[in-house]
Amino acid sequence: MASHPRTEPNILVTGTPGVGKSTLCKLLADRTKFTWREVSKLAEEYSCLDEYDPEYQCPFLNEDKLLDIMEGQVAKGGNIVDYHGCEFFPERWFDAVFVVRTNNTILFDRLTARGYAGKKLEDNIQCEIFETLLEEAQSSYKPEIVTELQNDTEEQLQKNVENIVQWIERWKEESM
Ligand SMILES: Nc1ncnc2c1ncn2[C@@H]1O[C@H](COP(=O)(O)OP(=O)(O)O)[C@@H](O)[C@H]1O
Repeated sequence: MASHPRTEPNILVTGTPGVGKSTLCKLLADRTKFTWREVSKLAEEYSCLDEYDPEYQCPFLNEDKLLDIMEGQVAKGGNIVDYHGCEFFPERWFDAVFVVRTNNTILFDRLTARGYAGKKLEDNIQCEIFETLLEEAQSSYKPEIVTELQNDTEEQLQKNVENIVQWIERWKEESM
């Protein structure tokens, strides 16, 4: 860590849609003054979305274009990157990867409230049941930097924010 060019860490927050990534990232960004980078929004903003994928009911992401844009943004550290995928980012970008998890019943209710139905709803629930994002994170990054965060309740949310804030403090102390 001491040899790292960054003076602040970069954090990746990933997980199935609806697990609470945005909610967590917003609170974290307020607390830490780190920059919250919502990859879905960046992709829209910088026209990195290609034609619509009828099977997954969402547009294809032009990953190479997006990575080129984000490379400069994350270079100095102090970023919280938020996305429901993690394997296409360069491993070297992140000092910690947090995989947000939610109980299936709760996730079902949250996604239904968001208007998800049919195949899109089923696919996302299955994604959580099969721990797809956890496996993706564990196979894309060093296991010791990947942490699961259970996020069913408000209490857990506050605890998760606290744990990440403390992790950042430790990282800074260790890299001084
Ligand atoms: N810990 C939590 N307890 C209760 N509701 C939550 C919690 N975290 C998120 N939510 C709610 O779940 C929904 C999905 O959260 P969101 O942050 O948009 O998820 P994501 O960014 O992963 O798609 C929102 O309505 C949000 O208010």
